[in-house]
Amino acid sequence: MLEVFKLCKSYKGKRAVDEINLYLDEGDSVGLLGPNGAGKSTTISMISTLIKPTSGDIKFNGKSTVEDPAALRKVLGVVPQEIALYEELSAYENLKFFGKIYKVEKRLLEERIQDVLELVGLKDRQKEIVKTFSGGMKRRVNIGAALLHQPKILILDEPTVGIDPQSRTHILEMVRLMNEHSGTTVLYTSHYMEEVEQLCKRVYIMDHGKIIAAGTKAELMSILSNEDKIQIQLDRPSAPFVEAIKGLNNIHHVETNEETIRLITSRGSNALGLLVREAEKAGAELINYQVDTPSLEDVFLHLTGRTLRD
Ligand SMILES: Nc1ncnc2c1ncn2[C@@H]1O[C@H](COP(=O)(O)OP(=O)(O)OP(=O)(O)O)[C@@H](O)[C@H]1O
Repeated sequence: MLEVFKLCKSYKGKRAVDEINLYLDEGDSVGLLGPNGAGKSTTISMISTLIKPTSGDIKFNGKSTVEDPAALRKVLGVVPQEIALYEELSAYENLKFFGKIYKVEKRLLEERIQDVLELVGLKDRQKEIVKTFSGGMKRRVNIGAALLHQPKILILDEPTVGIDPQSRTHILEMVRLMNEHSGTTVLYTSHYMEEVEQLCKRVYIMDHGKIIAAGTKAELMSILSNEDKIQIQLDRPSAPFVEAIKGLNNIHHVETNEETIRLITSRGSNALGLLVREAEKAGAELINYQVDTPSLEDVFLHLTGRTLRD
């Protein structure tokens, strides 16, 4: 349905997006995951036909959208990172305005507005002016605006950043329903791993303008199939212990958070024995040892040496 080939965007000679390839099938739910500045918004702006690529192409049903953006624009709903609403107008009036912008037929508009208000959970509040709404409610009106023309493809750029947990849950559930029940194709960017894990069948992990890994959650997790994620605690803080284990062969990553030390080890490397020995050498005792299943967050850490929020 939508294919991105060797897409690049440079600003003053610096590549914000660097030769990325990705695709969306009809009915897909795809996550674009990466830390701030990875290039997600720039990628989305190019796919949404808002900015032109420096090089590469985006094809919609086999035709270049760089040369001819009209066909894609018709079926696309885009929820940008910044909320763009008229604060002095009510939720209903805002939607009416956006319905006209999106050229929704006049005879359909009233029904669509009510359907969208129902979907975003603001039917009872539709007459209130947006200025009085919480950030999460404004965000829901913003998402509603992108849905009025019943897009086949919905692109959301970090829609849950800085909003209350109730609105966040509502938005995630709404996007899931649109994908699973209405067959809307979804491209969802986030730096919250758990959202992408929850919503998306496939994930692209982006860092420094490049796609560094892609696949289903199971495929991405298999990158760590030979590793264990371990949490330990000592009976006292010990910097020499932490330094010593950082130098060990089978230990790939060590981070400390107050009393807890987290590390990633090669599977089957008898980490427990090693750690007990190193603790003894440092004059400390291991009081807690827990092996966890690695998460997508750990895949990111493994690939980049950083966490998503670094
Ligand atoms: N208009 C612009 N002019 C110059 N540099 C830009 C412009 N837009 C983005 N960049 C740079 O491109 C890089 C990627 O930015 P982008 O906003 O796409 O990242 P992101 O992954 O969406 O991060 P965030 O979640 O913070 O928006 C950053 O280094 C950013 O500073």
